[in-house]
Amino acid sequence: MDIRQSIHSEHAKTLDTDGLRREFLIDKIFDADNYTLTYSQIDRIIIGGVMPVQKPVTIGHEVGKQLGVSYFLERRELGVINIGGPGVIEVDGKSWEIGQQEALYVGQGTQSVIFRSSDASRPAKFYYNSAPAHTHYPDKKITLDEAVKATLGDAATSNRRTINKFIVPDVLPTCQLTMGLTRLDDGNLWNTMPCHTHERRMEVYFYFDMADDSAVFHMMGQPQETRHLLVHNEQAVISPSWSIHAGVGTQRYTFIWGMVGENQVFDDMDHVNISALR
Ligand SMILES: O=C(O)C(=O)C[C@H](O)C(=O)CO
Ligand SMILES: [Zn+2]
Repeated sequence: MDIRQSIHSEHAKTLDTDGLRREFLIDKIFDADNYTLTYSQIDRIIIGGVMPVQKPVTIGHEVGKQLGVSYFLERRELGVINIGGPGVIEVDGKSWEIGQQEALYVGQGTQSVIFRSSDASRPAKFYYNSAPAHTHYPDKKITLDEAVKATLGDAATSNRRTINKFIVPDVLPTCQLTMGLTRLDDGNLWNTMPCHTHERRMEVYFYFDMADDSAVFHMMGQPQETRHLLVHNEQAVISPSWSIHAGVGTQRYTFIWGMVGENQVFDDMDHVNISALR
């Protein structure tokens, strides 16, 4: 388990490139026939990927032990979005077929979650976020069609994109987790600009669908103390409440955002004028 401590903005602004990457970047989300797990002490979100190829993979009881409980989801909820080939997630004996860009919500109290790929030559890649949860809400599969859509931006400002809100209150109830997938239109490079912070939630961005020779310059930091992280394909960035989160790619890309914290109001953002950024 990779544990990341909470971090004060006054400390973060003193860090060099390596220090920023150590605190905020998750550089490997997928590992064949295994799962990855990063535990952030910020709102206690867990971030990771599950990539079954030749065999099923489960986030097993050893993780429960590390969390001080009997099993992983004893006091947690789970959101999963598949960015790979078709797969199956077996939740306490019930099988859910989850195709590319489909999501599954798994409620608190679930004892067994087993991930499988349907075709080893095109393995599923299950990206997940998990958050502390106080009650069980029903498991639910969400297709891309069922996600709530918002198309924003303009080709003239290179930020035409569609936000697909998969795990949000308009689609299903959860304790605190929200997740979605934002796809940039061809030729568009900027996400989330003008940018925002949200004092009442933290967020994680997971970038994928990127060419090998491309990168995203992910903008972070307080609005008047910005820094950047160079992010490559299938890497994620932890964004504390005090940090902006936005990015510009050398080519188009897609990303998954996930949030936990005080509320689930998507628009509860503290917007920052571009002219105020430093
Ligand atoms: O492109 C965007 O704009 C986003 O996807 C914004 C994220 O959803 C976000 O930061 C929500 O707080
Ligand atoms: Zn945000």
